Amino acid sequence: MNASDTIAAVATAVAPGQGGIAVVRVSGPAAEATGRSVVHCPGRQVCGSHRVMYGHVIDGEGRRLDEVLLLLMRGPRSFTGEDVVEIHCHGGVVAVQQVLERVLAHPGVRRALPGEFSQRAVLNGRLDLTRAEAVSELVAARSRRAAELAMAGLDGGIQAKITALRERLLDQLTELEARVDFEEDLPPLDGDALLDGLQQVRQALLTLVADGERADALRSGLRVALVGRPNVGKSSLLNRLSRRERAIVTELPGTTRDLLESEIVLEGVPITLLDTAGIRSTDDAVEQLGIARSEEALATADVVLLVLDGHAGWTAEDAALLARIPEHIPRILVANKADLPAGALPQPVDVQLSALEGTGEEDLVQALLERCGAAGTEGVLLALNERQRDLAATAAAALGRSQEVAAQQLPWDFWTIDLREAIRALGEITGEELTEAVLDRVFSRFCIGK
Ligand SMILES: Nc1nc2c(c(=O)[nH]1)N(C=O)[C@@H](CNc1ccc(C(=O)N[C@@H](CCC(=O)O)C(=O)O)cc1)CN2
Ligand SMILES: Nc1nc2c(ncn2[C@@H]2O[C@H](COP(=O)(O)OP(=O)(O)OP(=O)(O)O)[C@@H](O)[C@H]2O)c(=O)[nH]1
Ligand SMILES: [K+]
Ligand SMILES: [Mg+2]
Repeated sequence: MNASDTIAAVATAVAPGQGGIAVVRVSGPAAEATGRSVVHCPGRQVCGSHRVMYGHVIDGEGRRLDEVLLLLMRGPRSFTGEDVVEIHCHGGVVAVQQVLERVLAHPGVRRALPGEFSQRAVLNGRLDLTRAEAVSELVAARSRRAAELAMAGLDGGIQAKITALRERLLDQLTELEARVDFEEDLPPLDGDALLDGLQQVRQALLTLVADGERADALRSGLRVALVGRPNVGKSSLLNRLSRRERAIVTELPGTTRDLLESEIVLEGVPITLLDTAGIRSTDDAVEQLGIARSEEALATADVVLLVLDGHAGWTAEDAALLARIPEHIPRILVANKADLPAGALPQPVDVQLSALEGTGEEDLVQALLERCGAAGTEGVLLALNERQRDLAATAAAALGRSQEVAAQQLPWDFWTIDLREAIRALGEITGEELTEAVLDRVFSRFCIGK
């Protein structure tokens, strides 16, 4: 990748379809010249930064391809920090591609790689890494909560927190290094205060990691499988939670034969509900295939709702199904048909409800949000992503090691090794320590044009 290249891409939605307007974005040294040569503006040829010009994109023979607006933003006052032009054209798929082709035909201009605009913004100091990642997360957000978390990152919350912790460590490193170099000339170091400080930073990092893990459910959503014996009311419950008649419900056991998905949002958390075939032994070949899928869903879901018939009570088949849920998967025992007289429930259940009448639904939603770690996350606004969490955990581990070194009364310079490692890891979160590998890891996941 060469920073002296000028890059171009369609910045608006690229999936097949039409939008009213589409934007072709160009960034780099040749951006302004490209904009001026591709777009012919009548009369007002002189135009300043952050101003809009009206004109036409013409092809090689001078034919008009589109009527557009041209926006010029001169570096460093632009998103990338370089000269940027945007051509705002009509949104038809063909028109946009023709405009992009005209732009790419200009000398020195090539197609942008995924995330390359944002990468340049980072390299030019316009954005730190956590903000760039937040932009990408905002674009990908599938729910209001996920978008909220991304905005908190975009506003610089993660950067500010990590930078503050890193600076505390840098201060301590300075103190320690001064002792290593000029032991005799300085007052003795307060080892306890230093250790205290390390412990506080370590604790703050561990909290950030845990909060980020909880927030992942909000960001990426959850797969929740409804599993149970035939006729306990799995499909009825799916329909109730989905607020529509998504699945067929009949009084015949074995009605659901295939896996059925329904996307819902519970308190801002995106959830994929999976309705499954009732599990029982059967000679029906089609039903057997459906049951095999149920068992796969049971083993791969993020949360299992084991549905039972509260009227019939707890049965040996329910116990067998409960035993089949892999240990690491959170489960919720739901006794359905609470509108009918209750049968015997020797095994305590988490929620009693009636899919028919809707009673108890709120309890189920709360239990679900709790099991997936999404309950009580309203205040968790600093949600580190996986990359950031790995690095925060690396830093916390390094601080843990320096605490051990202190406990063994080893000399100061032993502490500094781990302290430096922690500082490096935190710097990698915000991009203060940038390497090619970090850039690749972060930006390869962006979409084109971002
Ligand atoms: N048309 C368009 N809309 C967009 C973007 C864009 O690049 N183009 N953005 C891209 O993600 C976002 C907005 N981000 C931007 C960030 C900085 C500047 C910019 O030119 N900043 C200058 C001027 C600020 C000012 O005049 O006060 C600067 O910071 O110096 C522009 C867009 C969302 N909407
Ligand atoms: N009284 C009562 N009946 C219910 C309730 N929920 C479901 N039913 C009835 O139970 C029967 C089976 O419901 P389904 O939703 O098809 O059950 P299922 O678990 O999906 O059944 P299979 O797909 O065959 O495994 C239907 O007649 C429903 O109307 C409930 O809360 N109360
Ligand atoms: K049924
Ligand atoms: Mg069903």
